[in-house]
Amino acid sequence: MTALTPRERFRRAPESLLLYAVSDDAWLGERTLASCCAQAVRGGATFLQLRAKRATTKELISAYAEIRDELEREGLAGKVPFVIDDDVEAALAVGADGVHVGQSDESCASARARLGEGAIVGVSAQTVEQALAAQAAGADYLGVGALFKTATKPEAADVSLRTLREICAAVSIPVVGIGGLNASTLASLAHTGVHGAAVVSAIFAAGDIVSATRDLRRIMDGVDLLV
Ligand SMILES: Cc1ncc(COP(=O)(O)OP(=O)(O)O)c(N)n1
Ligand SMILES: Cc1ncsc1CCOP(=O)(O)O
Repeated sequence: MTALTPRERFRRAPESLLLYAVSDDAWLGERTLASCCAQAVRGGATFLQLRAKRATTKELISAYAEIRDELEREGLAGKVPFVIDDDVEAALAVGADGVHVGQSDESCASARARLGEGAIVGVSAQTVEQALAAQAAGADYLGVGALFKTATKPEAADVSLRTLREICAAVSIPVVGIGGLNASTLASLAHTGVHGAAVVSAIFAAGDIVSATRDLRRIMDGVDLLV
């Protein structure tokens, strides 16, 4: 029997978007990015993305390998999908589960062509038109935001909860909200149609990442996502 590809696994379990941890090395202190990512998964994150805006492709390749090794050491390997932000080259080099691309990055169609049918390709969308185009180009899921102002990406365009609802209604692929999502704002995702929340600072800026992620996961387990 052949093993399922990351994309096939994801299609069978889109609920893996429930609490999507988007990593950031801005708040490491004495910690390593690999240990922070492992703590997020231990705390209940259901999806992981390596996002390091200042890193070169070579650095991303090393970081991905280090995180994968740490997950393995902690018995967490393969527990959640693990994709790379923006850099298709790095994703190809390490055999990542997939990639997440924004509107000004390599196109979804190109990422799909280079990574193949077995990889997960996520795309950022801020409008219904972008969402429909990404779906048509073969995206597996959409990241929609910024829903709330955030210091993590102050320049991110605002996306209203109303537009989020319209996007969820317009596409058949799953959607995660992103931007300013934390313990105080997660409840706003109720009844929008999203499959989950993508979170950077509320996980990676926390002093105790396991505990912060556990709290967010408990909240997400209780949010009624049905429309
Ligand atoms: C899940 C998810 N959604 C949206 C984004 C934003 O991606 P992008 O538009 O490429 O912006 P940067 O992350 O590169 O600043 C994301 N990374 N993940
Ligand atoms: C990458 C990205 N894209 C839109 S908002 C955002 C940052 C979200 O970070 P945070 O969860 O800390 O608000």
